[in-house]
Amino acid sequence: MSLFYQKLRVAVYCGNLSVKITKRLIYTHKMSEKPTVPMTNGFESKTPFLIGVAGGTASGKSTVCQRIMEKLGQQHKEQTERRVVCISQDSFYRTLTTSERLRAERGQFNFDHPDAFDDKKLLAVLKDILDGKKVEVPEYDYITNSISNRSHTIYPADVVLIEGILVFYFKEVRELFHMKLFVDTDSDTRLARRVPRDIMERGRDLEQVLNQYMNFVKPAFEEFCLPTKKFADVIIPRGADNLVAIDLIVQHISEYLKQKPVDKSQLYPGLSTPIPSSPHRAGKSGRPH
Ligand SMILES: Nc1ncnc2c1ncn2[C@@H]1O[C@H](COP(=O)(O)OP(=O)(O)O)[C@@H](O)[C@H]1O
Ligand SMILES: O=c1ccn([C@@H]2O[C@H](COP(=O)(O)O)[C@@H](O)[C@H]2O)c(=O)[nH]1
Repeated sequence: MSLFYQKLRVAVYCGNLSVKITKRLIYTHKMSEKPTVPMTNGFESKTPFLIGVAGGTASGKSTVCQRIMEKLGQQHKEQTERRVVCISQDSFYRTLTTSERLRAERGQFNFDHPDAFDDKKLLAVLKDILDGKKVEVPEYDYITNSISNRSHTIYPADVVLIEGILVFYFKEVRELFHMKLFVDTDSDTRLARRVPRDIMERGRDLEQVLNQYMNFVKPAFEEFCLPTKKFADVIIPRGADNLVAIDLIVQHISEYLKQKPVDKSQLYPGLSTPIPSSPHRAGKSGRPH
């Protein structure tokens, strides 16, 4: 087996920073005579570079994605001009049955269990993205605990980030990623961030947030999310505060983008008028798109 395919773990230590980079992925999509992409996902190497971003609730997944987008100068671009886009796994929560909806309203539904997601739909959409297709991704409404009737058009891009608590849980989904990041923020910090966020942005009261956390969020994190950390190529301690790790990732994406110059206008030859840009952050949810 050539050096190219060897999975060499490189550990970068800086204070309490520990970033593990899988060498194989550094060269994925690069000038290699033997690209690893088809091995990873069965698609052509011209398909977008797909990055999964997992981590516990309120670990800073969306904030990390936003920082990456900002540093790559993508945040303020028109949707059709963006070379890097971001999608949230929350857009793939499944539709609840009537009794589940009633339980959800009482804070008694487990939104942190893999069964809460429509993983087949997530897989299908990711495959469409890898096929270079334009896709519609619905916006999730945390107030009504359901998919809203608003959606975002995700135009073909060079790099697509997918963030969510369980993006590495589903094997078929996990295997599509060319790079896997895990945002590793300690649980006290996460709870301290989740409480005000859920009260201010997701229409909850303190008792509801704490009950949900103790009954569902914490046990499900330990059972389903944390075990997926082992699949990560890069672990980002302290989330968006970790500027060194973010810069390393941005540098890697920039290198990839440099090798793949794209005139986006060629992707949409039929477009004579510009498409209006969507908000940078999707409504109150703060999910990046
Ligand atoms: N490094 C940070 N310092 C302070 N607050 C942060 C930091 N990262 C995220 N937050 C805040 O914590 C909350 C959860 O962050 P978010 O990025 O939405 O996490 P996730 O996407 O993992 O749920 C948000 O209110 C966000 O503004
Ligand atoms: O209707 C819902 C759907 C999800 N949640 C909670 O959201 C988090 C996942 O989002 P993060 O941004 O990663 O925190 C998950 O822990 C669910 O508990 C919800 O409360 N209600």
